[in-house]
Amino acid sequence: MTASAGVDGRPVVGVLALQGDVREHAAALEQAGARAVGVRRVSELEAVEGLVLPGGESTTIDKLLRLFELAEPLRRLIGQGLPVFGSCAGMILLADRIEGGTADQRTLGGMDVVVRRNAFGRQVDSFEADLQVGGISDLPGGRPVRTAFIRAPWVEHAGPDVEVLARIPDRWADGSAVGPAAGKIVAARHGRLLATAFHPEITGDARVHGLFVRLVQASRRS
Ligand SMILES: NC(=O)CC[C@H](N)C(=O)O
Repeated sequence: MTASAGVDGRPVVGVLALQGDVREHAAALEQAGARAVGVRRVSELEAVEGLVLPGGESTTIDKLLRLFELAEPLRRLIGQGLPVFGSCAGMILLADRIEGGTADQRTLGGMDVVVRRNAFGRQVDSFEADLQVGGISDLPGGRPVRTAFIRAPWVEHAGPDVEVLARIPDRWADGSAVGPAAGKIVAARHGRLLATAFHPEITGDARVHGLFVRLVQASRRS
């Protein structure tokens, strides 16, 4: 199988299947018009046109990537322009630098961002919110995206080539003040890398996956 093996024209998008909610991502990708395949080996990685890094525990995924000898090939493919979408722990893996990581934790890197792990803290460690997401909610007829945050990171700092797609608002929908998370970046794109601090795969809205599938299709042509 080659990288252009989309027999029916659909882009072939892999979901890293080492840990996390692989099935939900695969379903959202299919809904968004891609052919989704699980990726556990280098041969499978080399056959995809784009890759999703699901949420889970970034320290565990980091260890498994090294154990399965996928870390180096994946770093190389990211360097060569493979489109990758990282959600939550996946966002941590795409960050060039992290805060709050364990001593031996490594990332794949590629996005010029500093990401803080477990940033929302104990009080609000899991919550859902409707967010304005660039490239989605600003389209004609676009609505906010229902997002789920689970012990999520945020982007502490983004470099000049990073496009900010979503921030936490100043107030929640009920009017209460957000506090220290207000204004923090929770979705961003840097070239062909897309990252969200939230999980878009569990709220039944495939538009973030749609944004990624369009990125994969655009990379095919260039
Ligand atoms: N839902 C998630 O992916 C949580 C991420 C997790 N807190 C980590 O640091 O990896």
